[in-house]
Amino acid sequence: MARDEVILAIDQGTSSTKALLVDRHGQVVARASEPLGQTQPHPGWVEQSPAEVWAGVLAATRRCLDGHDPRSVAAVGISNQRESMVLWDRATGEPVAPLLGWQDQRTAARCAALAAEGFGDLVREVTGLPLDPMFSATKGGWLLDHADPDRRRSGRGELCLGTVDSWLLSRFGGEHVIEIGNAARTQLMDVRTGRWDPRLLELFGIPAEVLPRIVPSTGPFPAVRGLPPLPDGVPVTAVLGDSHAALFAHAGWRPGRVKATYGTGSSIMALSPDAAVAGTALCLTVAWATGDAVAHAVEGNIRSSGSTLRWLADVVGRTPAELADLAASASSDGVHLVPAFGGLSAPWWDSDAQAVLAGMTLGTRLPQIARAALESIAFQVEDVVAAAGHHEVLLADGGAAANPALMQIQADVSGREVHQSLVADLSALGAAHLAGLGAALWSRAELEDLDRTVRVFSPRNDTAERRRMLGAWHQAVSRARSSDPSIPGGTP
Ligand SMILES: O=P(O)(O)OC[C@H](O)CO
Repeated sequence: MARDEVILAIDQGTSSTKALLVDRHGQVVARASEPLGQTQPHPGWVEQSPAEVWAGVLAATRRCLDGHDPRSVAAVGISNQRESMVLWDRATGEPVAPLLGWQDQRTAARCAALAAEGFGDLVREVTGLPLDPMFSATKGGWLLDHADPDRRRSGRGELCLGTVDSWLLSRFGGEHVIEIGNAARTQLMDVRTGRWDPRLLELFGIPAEVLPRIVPSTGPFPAVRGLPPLPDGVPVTAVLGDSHAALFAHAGWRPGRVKATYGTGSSIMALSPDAAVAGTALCLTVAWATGDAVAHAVEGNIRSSGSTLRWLADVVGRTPAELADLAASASSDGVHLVPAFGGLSAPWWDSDAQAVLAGMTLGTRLPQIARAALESIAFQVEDVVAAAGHHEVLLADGGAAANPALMQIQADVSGREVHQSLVADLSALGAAHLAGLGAALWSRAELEDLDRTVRVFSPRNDTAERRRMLGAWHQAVSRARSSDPSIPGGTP
């Protein structure tokens, strides 16, 4: 392998597509980003254009490689937004419907009906996931109901259904495939066997003929074709869901580590060596598979973290950065904001919970509320981290993780070290790290030493103080929660 060879990593996310060139030391030598739009044609619906998704990949790749020799790219790694669904015509490769985004809630009633019919336990047992419109299965059913109601074309294999990784790989031609971690988030795969489950395909109305073949995160995938200025034939040696890729970039396989990505919402994920789920509070998923070696993970998603500050900033006519500054030096003075906008997800799974601002007095001012908003991010993350088992180190990345005040609050409420990543774009980097292994740019041992610079935040309080803080937070959470006794989850 020549010393100047690089990996091209593509991170196809919800709001943008990023492309990175990563050298053999794990250093990013070029990056480009292309924004991606979405539409909400009805309340709760979230759509994107599959063609625009692909155009963003083309544009980001071209700009990233500007000034670099495309022949130096040894391999491509892809990370992608998960759960979103695309339906296309196998013969023409043209989409037959918009992409249904992972935030799309149009199948909420369908999920509720299936739960009422008693299918929740089967779905959770087989897939490790709660019945929820976020996952792909009901989205796939909805797309087929509209494009092929009698499933005649589907049964003849004329249509292809896939997640975003499948869609991007289909642009290269070749076999219809899906990476196993992405497949694990469709709610159609048996999370323990790594195969489509026939009972679930029937339940969700998805003929097997429309589905891709499930392959490990290391492939084999179709090689690059039609992604200029890359020459055709460059191998794709890694594909990962974005949250999984971030865990890989953190070297999350080391024991005692759990990662949190602080974005619009937050994703908390840790490897689960025994593939055990923590009750019903978290999801079980496949983190990645390298060849036959499958690594399972537990994951919890929080709907509102960075978006809580954005919401408050809009309400009070400030910017999120101004609020973060106010919050950094303030005390919440007993004020709690429980941002249950649209309910609470992990670990509570209470879709009827309502957002609550609690503990105010006549002396409460904006700094206290801003502080409560910031603390709500850390408290929610800690609730999921606690449900994920015993971990000494919390690995932090994502936009809001750049805020040192939040990282210190996180260490204080968690009672564990927080390692704030000082390296950006971890999802793309994770895909690059795995792709570089496949391309022999580095060995397994060298992978351990790639750049993962962190700033460490240690807890500054004692156990009693931490318990008091968490107790007060959980009181506020109980005010936000609905009284529906059938809610799964319970105390983390
Ligand atoms: O593209 P992001 O960063 O919003 O991530 C989307 C997640 O994969 C959804 O599960």
